[in-house]
Amino acid sequence: MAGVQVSSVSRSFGAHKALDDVSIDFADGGFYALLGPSGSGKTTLLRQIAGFDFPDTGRISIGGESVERVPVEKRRIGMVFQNYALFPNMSVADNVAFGLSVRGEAKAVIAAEVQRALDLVQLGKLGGRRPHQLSGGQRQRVALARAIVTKPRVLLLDEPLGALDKALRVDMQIELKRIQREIGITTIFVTHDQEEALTMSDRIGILRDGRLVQEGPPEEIYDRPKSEFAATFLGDANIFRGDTTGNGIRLPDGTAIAAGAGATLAAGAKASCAVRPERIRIATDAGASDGDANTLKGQVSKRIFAGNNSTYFVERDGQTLKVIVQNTGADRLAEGQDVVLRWSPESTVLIAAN
Ligand SMILES: Nc1ncnc2c1ncn2[C@@H]1O[C@H](COP(=O)(O)OP(=O)(O)OP(=O)(O)O)[C@@H](O)[C@H]1O
Repeated sequence: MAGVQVSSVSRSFGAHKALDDVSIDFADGGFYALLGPSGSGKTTLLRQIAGFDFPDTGRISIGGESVERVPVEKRRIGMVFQNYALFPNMSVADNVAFGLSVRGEAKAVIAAEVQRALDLVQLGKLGGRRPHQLSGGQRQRVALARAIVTKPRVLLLDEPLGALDKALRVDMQIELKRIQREIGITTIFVTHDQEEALTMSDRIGILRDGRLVQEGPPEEIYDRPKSEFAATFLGDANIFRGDTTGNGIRLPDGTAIAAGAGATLAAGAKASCAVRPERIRIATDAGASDGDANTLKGQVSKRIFAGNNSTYFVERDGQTLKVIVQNTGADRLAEGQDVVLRWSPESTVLIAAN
């Protein structure tokens, strides 16, 4: 096993900078998700780590060894892609055995290792089947077994669950996490799916236009986004813009919004505050505030019922705010109703204008 260090890596295609001075430390044994919009550089970064492509500048090391000029076959990396490309005319076991056979391992060793890998992905009894006799989820497990059978130092996964339907995808998320824990392999996982990134990974890196905009544990990125982009890309956020008051902002109409303790910016500059929709409480009266310092009045324009919760859209000074409320059986608010929104400074993240 090994950690991966990416230091100041840049890669351009013509005039386009696909990766722009990216540095990330992937800890040994960790599960890391790379998240970002289409074209942000996720696959390009994975390809640099795998050795399919080389950086223009910067360094990459695996297990402390510099690899930025080492070819893919010498990096001891396992990879799984969305289109996992199994050999259709080979049995499941032969597909999994492929990497070991190429290395010239003894037949008995190969058979034992293949069986162990298939057991790990819970396909121990299906080694004799052909890929077309398997479900999509089972084929994806074969691809995973094939990637780990050679005992790679790092596992790279590029949207491996993208082709699966929602229910199967959730099953495979749990399965993948279990396997990763069991073998303790450093795993770097590219996904479009923010929920997948939040639930599966120890750390998340968010890329935008080839730059790493924020990285850290899922809770930290969700609770303390450093930019409007991170706040709205990972989860939903209400963004208020105004002038900083030091530890909050003043909206154009003069209303003050206070941010949590420790948040300070030079007073007078432009800044934003981000508030998650589930952190805001909505009521029809302006009664006791329960110590919540932030209060705004608005009018419900729409309610979307989603079973266990409802989203209210609230109009306020030309801005539409989102509030998510658990459905507890309490009275629902009607469209057109005047409401008061309240939330605490601790639920408010102060973000410098960028
Ligand atoms: N071989 C290449 N030649 C030219 N441009 C490339 C090449 N590979 C990637 N790019 C460009 O680099 C940018 C980053 O691409 P990349 O595939 O890394 O994005 P991504 O974040 O993985 O996107 P997606 O989520 O759509 O897969 C894109 O603008 C892409 O068009």
